Order: sequence, then C-alpha cells, then structure tokens
Amino acid sequence: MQHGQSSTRSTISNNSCNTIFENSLKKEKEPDTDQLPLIDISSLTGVGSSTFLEKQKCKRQIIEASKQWGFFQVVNHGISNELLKKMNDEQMKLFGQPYDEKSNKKVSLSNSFLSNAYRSGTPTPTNQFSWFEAFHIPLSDIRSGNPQNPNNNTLRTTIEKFTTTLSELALKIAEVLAENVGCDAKGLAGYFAENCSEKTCYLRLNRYPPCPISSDQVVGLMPHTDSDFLTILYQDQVGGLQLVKDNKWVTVKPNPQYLIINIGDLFQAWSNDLYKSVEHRVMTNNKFERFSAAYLLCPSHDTVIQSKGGPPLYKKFSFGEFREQVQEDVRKLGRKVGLPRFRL
Ligand SMILES: O=C(O)CCC(=O)C(=O)O
Ligand SMILES: [Fe+2]
Repeated sequence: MQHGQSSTRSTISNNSCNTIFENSLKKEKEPDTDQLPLIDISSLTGVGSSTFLEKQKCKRQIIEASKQWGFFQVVNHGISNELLKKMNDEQMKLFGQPYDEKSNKKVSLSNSFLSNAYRSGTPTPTNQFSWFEAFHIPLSDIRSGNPQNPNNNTLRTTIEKFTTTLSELALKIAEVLAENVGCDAKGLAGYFAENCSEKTCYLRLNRYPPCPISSDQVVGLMPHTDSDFLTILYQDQVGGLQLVKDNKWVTVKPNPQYLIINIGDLFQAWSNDLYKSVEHRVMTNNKFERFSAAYLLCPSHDTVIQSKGGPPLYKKFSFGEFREQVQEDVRKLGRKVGLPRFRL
C-alpha cells in the first residue's frame, strides 16, 4: 500500500517540506533532543493528588507545547508500566507470526478483529520506500473481536485496556486545547464525545524491521502529518522518531515510560494555526526492530471543522471531504497536500 492511502496519515511534500526532506535523506546523525517538552499530567488523569494551581499549570504547558512544538511527552498518563510492557510483548508476538498468517492470506486472523488490518510499505511514485509493517485497527473492531480465537484473545484484551485509557486521555487533552480557543466546557464535552467515537478512532500497531539497506531512498516511515485531531504514541526503547522543529529534523530520545502526543491537521485548522500539526518521520535502523502503537483521535466523516479564534484561515470542511482530498492527491500526485488545500 502507498503509505497513507487508506489511513489517516499520509506522506506530505510541499515545497518547504521537499527541502527538509532532501536534507533529511542525507541521513546525517541528528542529536537526540532532551528538549521536547515533558509534562506531568497527573492533575488531569487523577494519578496522585493535585491542586487547582497544578492543574492550571499543566494545561498551560500542554497549550504552549502544542503551539511551539506540536509535540510533547507526558508522564503520569494513567497506563501502568506493566500494561505498556504487555502491549509491547503482545505486539512482538503478533508481528512474529508468518507473513501469510498476519497478512490474512491464511484463515487464522480472518473473522477476527485483525482481518484486513495488515499494511506494509510499498514504493512511492518517486521510488522512496517506507520500511514498516502495521495493523490499522478501528476501535470498534477491537471490542467486537472474536472470542473464539484463543491466540488473539490476550492481544485483544490487552489492546482493549490500553485503548480504553488512551481514549479517555485523548479526550482530556483535546478538551484542554479546545477550551483555550474559546469553547465553553459544556459545548466541548459534547463536541468530542459526539463526533469522536470508537467507530471513528483507530489504533495503529507499527513494526519497523531491521533494515539492511543503507539508501537515501529508504526510511522507516516517510515524513507526514497526521490527518486527525491528535495522536498518542507509545514507542519502545529503540528510537528513530524525528520531528521538524525550526526547519530542522530533531530526534526524539525514546523513553518507553512516556507517551508522546502530537497535534494533527484537524486541530491545526480548528485552532486557526495556533497549534501546529508538525511533520514527523521514522528513521531506519540496521540492527534492531522497533515497535510503536499510535492512537488516532478522529471524528466521523460528517464532522465539520471550522476555524476558531480570529478571521478564519481555512474554509469550513468536513472530515470526509478532507480524507477524500488526501486520497485523491495521493492517487494523482503520489503525495498528500493536506491543509494547504483548504486554506482561504
Ligand atoms: O512509529 C512512530 O514513531 C511514528 C508513527 C506515526 O507517525 C504514525 O503512525 O502516524
Ligand atoms: Fe504520524
């Protein structure tokens, strides 16, 4: 599959991104960054006790990081280290199955919540290649998993626990960000709960195999922005995630106890460019395989995105229109154009 063709993330390559991408393909070693904001969100998640002032501080940090970086890391997120480890173990087992099994060519995954969920990188029209494989799973499929498939049952229950907490966390973060662009708390609770449901949100399980090819044309995952409100990412200790900050690629120092949150295109449009949907990518590694899991907060296709706070920079669009435009651009141009298509 062309990366992003049927998912909410897609490669992006407008002019400025091309420059970044070309520089980036030289694969020079970028320093890890310890500067990526790390936010203690215990006051939001209720892990431990906290005061009103601590909660206000936490909200301010989330808003600042979303404006300056479009990315931040969180601790005290409410998912235990045991559950994170279990998730990683289950992911290893799942991807460890023979290709025919996991890609659903054999029957063992069919009729399970994983049927038709498998994806892997294929060359782009410009012969660039993403060295990954993934399962793209709508949350509603997880809950309706087939209990008769004992192999996948611990996987399913682990994913279910993991995504239940992530769903709550995603809504809390979304509400903090939306409240700051002038939405009253009552209206907000309705907006996200009504428009983002388990039918519209996804979990992506990613595996980046060790890559023996050293070529500028091969990356773990092509530069892209996420076509959602926000993404919550869990990554293992291997590293390879990079994001653009001040026109340079910086490497995120991996810490498997943190979760990483990034703003997607919809929040950038909604906030009238206050929050940044920042390009990111994954580099390859010739020694180690790498695992990550991404939770994507997406609305239903008929949800309307309307810029708030100041004269609008984007025309009103529905998520369905956005997705169709992305898919059409990927089909016709081989790349996602994304938000610039909707700019006034
Ligand atoms: O694996 C990663 O670190 C990033 C994954 C990602 O960007 C995505 O799934 O959209
Ligand atoms: Fe992404």
